[in-house]
Amino acid sequence: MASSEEDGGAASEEKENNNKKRGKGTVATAWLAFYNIAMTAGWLVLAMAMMRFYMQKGTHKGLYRSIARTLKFFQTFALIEVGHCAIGLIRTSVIVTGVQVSSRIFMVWFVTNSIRQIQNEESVVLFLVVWTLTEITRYSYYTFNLLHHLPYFIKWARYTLFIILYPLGVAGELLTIYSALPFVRRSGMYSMRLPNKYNVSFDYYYCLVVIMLSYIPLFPQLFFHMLRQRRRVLHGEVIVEKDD
Ligand SMILES: CCCCCCCCCCCCC[C@@H](O)CC(=O)SCCNC(=O)CCNC(=O)[C@H](O)C(C)(C)COP(=O)(O)OP(=O)(O)OC[C@H]1O[C@@H](n2cnc3c(N)ncnc32)[C@H](O)[C@@H]1OP(=O)(O)O
Repeated sequence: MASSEEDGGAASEEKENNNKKRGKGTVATAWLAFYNIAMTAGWLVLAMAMMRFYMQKGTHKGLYRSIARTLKFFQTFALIEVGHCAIGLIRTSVIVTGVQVSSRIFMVWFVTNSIRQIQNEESVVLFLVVWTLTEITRYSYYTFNLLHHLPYFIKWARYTLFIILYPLGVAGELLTIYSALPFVRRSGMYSMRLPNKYNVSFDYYYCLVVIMLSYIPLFPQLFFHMLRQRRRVLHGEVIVEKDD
């Protein structure tokens, strides 16, 4: 017991020293703690709002509209994470975080929020539930980790649940974009046809098709990144990361 406490003490001292070496001072740690607590709370509020809606209405129809404002706020707020990486506050690739955050923001603003006709699709509920479970686990992991009081099951959940949740989330997102295609084609939304005064043509329908195809090379990169993180954190493997 004493030895595990000593080990814990030594580990947190080492982490503290590493943070100092990386220049993560008290102000930065306080900001990250505030950010992670706020995000955990935000996603918990979303989880409770979704459960309450379903229990009261007994259907998923209307669920997106009822939580849209909170979802847009907290998912957009996650853009700050790209800034955290860019200024070196956290040791994560700007590219990996940028792809993850921008794809989520795109899903929220330019797909689900823009196309009313798809908001009641089951696939929307699928990615909403998956994102919510993921983010409650992820932000609470960061918070407890920063406070040096990390329960093992949260650490395990952070680096294990994604094995199922990531493919499910991707399935929900792709099915949602797919169901949006006919409406986008019919309405011509966000598209510019020639001739126009800018002499530029843009077809949002094909843009969505390209985005769907881009999941093929990009999703495995994110998934394998998480598998590497899992091996490092849960099994203590030393991973040599390439700098951006
Ligand atoms: C404009 C149109 C773009 C269209 C692009 C289309 C392409 C789309 C392909 C992508 C598909 C994505 C689909 C996705 O949206 C579906 C889902 O998310 S489903 C749900 C399951 N998902 C997940 O589990 C992933 C969740 N996301 C993440 O985990 C991160 O965003 C990710 C960047 C992927 C990985 O995180 P990270 O590299 O940061 O790993 P770690 O969490 O292990 O952290 C590394 C170290 O940094 C410290 N850290 C990170 N963040 C914080 C923080 N906020 N506060 C404090 N510390 C932080 C962390 O503790 C680690 O430090 P240490 O090594 O010292 O322990």
